[in-house]
Amino acid sequence: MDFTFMPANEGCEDLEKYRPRGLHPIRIGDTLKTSRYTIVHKLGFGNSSTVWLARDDIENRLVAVKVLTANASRISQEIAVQRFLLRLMSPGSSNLVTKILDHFVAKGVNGRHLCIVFELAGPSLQVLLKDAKIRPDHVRKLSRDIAQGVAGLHSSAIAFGDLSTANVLLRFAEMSSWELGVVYAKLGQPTSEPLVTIEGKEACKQYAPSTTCLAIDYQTIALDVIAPSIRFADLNEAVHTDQELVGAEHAKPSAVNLPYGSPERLFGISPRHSKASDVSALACCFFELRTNTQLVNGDSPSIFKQALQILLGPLPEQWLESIKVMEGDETESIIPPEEFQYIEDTLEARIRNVGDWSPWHTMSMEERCKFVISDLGEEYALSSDCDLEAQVNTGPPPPARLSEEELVDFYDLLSKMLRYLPEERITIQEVLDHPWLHKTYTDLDPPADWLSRFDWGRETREVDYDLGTGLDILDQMLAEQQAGTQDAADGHDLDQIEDSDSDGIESKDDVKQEQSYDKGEEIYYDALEYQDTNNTPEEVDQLETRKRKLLGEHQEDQSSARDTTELDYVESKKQKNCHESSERLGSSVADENFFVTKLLGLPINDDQTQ
Ligand SMILES: Nc1ncnc2c1ncn2[C@@H]1O[C@H](COP(=O)(O)OP(=O)(O)OP(=O)(O)O)[C@@H](O)[C@H]1O
Repeated sequence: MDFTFMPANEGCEDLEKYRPRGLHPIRIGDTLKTSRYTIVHKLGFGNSSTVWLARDDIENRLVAVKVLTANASRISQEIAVQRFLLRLMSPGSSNLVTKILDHFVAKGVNGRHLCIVFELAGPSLQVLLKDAKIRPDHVRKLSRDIAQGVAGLHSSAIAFGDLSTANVLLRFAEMSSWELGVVYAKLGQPTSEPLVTIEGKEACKQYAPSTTCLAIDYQTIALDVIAPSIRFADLNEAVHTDQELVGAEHAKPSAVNLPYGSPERLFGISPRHSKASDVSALACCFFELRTNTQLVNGDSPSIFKQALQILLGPLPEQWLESIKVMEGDETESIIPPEEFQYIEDTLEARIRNVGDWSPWHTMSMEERCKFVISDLGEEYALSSDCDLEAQVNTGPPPPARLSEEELVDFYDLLSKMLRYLPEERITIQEVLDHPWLHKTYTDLDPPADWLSRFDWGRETREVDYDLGTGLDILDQMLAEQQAGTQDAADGHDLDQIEDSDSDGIESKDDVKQEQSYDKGEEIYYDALEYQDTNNTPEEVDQLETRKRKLLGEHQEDQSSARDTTELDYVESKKQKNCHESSERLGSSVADENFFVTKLLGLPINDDQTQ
């Protein structure tokens, strides 16, 4: 491509679209529709539009004005689709759609531009979830709201089509009463930068505004301006599920939004959106809302297809032939059946592991800086070319932590929403009836506002990973074990397991013992890792006293073959730093197994004493 402008900041539309039949040049303070709408700020941009926060001087309210490229203006069906949908929808579900309030055409240097005036909403969930965490009870409330909105569409025989966290917007709190000064105080002043043309392209300046305006930076605004109330945006891909198609789908099968693509659409089995494809997209939204991470990742369609198989297992037999025909010789997207035995990152494992901490989360800011400097090399890391702060402040989001009860329900729901075959997926009504959307679970995170920013620079391990807590639980389990009661097992329906003590089949007691052991082991590992990085010397002393007591109580269990005591182990741990701790986790598993085994009074296997 022949470039005209120097590339703009990330928060800015593609400047190359300022050309004949492209974007309409707009600046803050401009007015549209004979001065009715005054441009106040920039809300965002899409592939074929810029979207502006404007003041409607007739209705005396703030609105969003979407100004389409001249090319898109000729073919846009946005207004027709919304009118059609609103006629079909019940009042309850139509309330969730960002309504079109007005439309008009603006003439400019690049052509005639359709301007659509929408009810104003705030940032999309996708933008917010990059660096803000929604409190779990509100995640479930918002998930329920989204599901209710989708159910409203489905009951009117409409499939959303392009459901994603980018198309669910949150609303601003009490926005209508904001005066201009309040708008800027809450959302920040618009920032403009001059447009710079590449040498020899000066004549193209006439098609562009003299300055570019950056969109509102939702990563820096105070979160109390955002309300826990949703609106659906971009229903352009919506389809009528019973008869004729609506909107863009009418002309050609629409593109798949890969991270939210249903299996049948991703593998080309069905070209059209459906109620079932909405349900699978909704599962991806739920996962993202609860964990701040995308469920399906990749950078090409075939990687997405593989990622989906890793989650859901081998493809249905009946799909294989059609996929082979479609992909010809390049069936690289199909994972061979024999490889599934090595795959560990299944949907169940993904959900079970959402609370896993990476070494990055256990590092302080100083440790992260040291790590980045050693990783990038001192010369580059400390030079002006490198944004060290940005490097240190990025990384995987802090993990969500789900109680055992919530994990079980969350997996149950998502596994039913994410079946390969659309007819095997649960309906939106069944989604709405699922316990995950209704129950109250134990919240493992400290109390917080409904929406809070990640604190990237803090040591993010929390109190429940404290070694003392881990040992308390182990202690309690020991007591239960000694009393012959193993009912501490967590949440699984043990009554459904057949009782059988023979033929190598697990009995209920075996399963309970195993669960107890697993839980104790998990807590203990977490606690040991936590102890290395987070406890103060005084806390470590207290923990040691606590452990001495515990060990003393079970002296008779101590094997003479044991050449490392728990106290030695703590001693050795104390001497090592955080980086070593993350590397060491693998190598010291045998030691840790030994202690957990001893503490639980379980038989010691040979491989644990080596
Ligand atoms: N009603 C609204 N209130 C607030 N912000 C909005 C509103 N509508 C759109 N936006 C913002 O503008 C951005 C672009 O809007 P939209 O996705 O509708 O544009 P588009 O050109 O249709 O995009 P694409 O072609 O990529 O789908 C959105 O990501 C959102 O941040």
